[in-house]
Amino acid sequence: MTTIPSLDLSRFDSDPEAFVQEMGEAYQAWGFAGITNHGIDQSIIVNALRAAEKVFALPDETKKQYFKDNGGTRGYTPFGTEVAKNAEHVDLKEFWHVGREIDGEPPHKDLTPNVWPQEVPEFKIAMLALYSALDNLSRVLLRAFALFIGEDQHYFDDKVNYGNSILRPLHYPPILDPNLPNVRAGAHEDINLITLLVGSEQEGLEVLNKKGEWVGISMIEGTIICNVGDMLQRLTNHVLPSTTHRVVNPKGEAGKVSRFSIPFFVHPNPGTSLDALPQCVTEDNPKRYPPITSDEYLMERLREIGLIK
Ligand SMILES: O=C(O)CCC(=O)C(=O)O
Ligand SMILES: [Fe+2]
Repeated sequence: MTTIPSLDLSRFDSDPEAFVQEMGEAYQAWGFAGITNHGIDQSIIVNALRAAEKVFALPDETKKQYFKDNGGTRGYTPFGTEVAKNAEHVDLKEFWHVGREIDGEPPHKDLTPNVWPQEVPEFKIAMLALYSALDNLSRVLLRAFALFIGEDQHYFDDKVNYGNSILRPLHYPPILDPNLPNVRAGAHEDINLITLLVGSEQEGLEVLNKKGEWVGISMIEGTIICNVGDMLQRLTNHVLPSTTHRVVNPKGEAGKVSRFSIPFFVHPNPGTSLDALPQCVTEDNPKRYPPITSDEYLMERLREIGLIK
């Protein structure tokens, strides 16, 4: 196989056992797959993308009003803030973080209020619609992952319902200066349980395969990319691996335009144990890490990428 596998999610209904097996094998080999027939209407994705483009097109001074001293957890983060672990350069990107909306009193302190741009009122509506669609899709995918690792299909249900999952519309500006490094987002692994990625209409995302080669991922309209993050890797003692990926500048004219994409990072509820599941620890795959909770782990990782001090 020369690029990441594609999984038809409608088969989880029609032939669940075969689907779970295929899915598990795909993720063991790649850590990434394209999900088709996921049930999310393309208009929800397009509306979110168009609203994000409008927000990033606002003047810098306007956007910076929405850059809060909150470790970037909600609202806008300008260029040059985030650095991939061990990278030499800051990433060439700006982004906006949207969190879970709760009616009434939030169940824990991480669920802070969202920050919305006054200038583009449709941004809030479009982002909340996409947040809710991806949150629901992530529950379905986690049911299949749970079955693959030998748990009840509802294993994750009460571990992600109040998680501080984050929707991150991202803008990588055109690269016009030939002296700038060719990497828009440095090589990294995602910290969270799983990531769903929508929207990018431009090339540039690459994953590192098992042979150590960078493989480009073409975005096909209607396909949502889903990858395993470090928290699920840790919980499964690497049975489900988290795969290194990066975003490079496409060659030629394609690099001279902006790139927009919207990842959704699925986080567990605070206090969720990421200690390896017993069935994932074997003689051939001995336990790799000491126990840790999801919030302790997140703090450790956010410090490494410069989002908190
Ligand atoms: O822009 C993309 O396509 C991927 C972004 C990404 O990997 C991330 O933000 O973690
Ligand atoms: Fe990523």
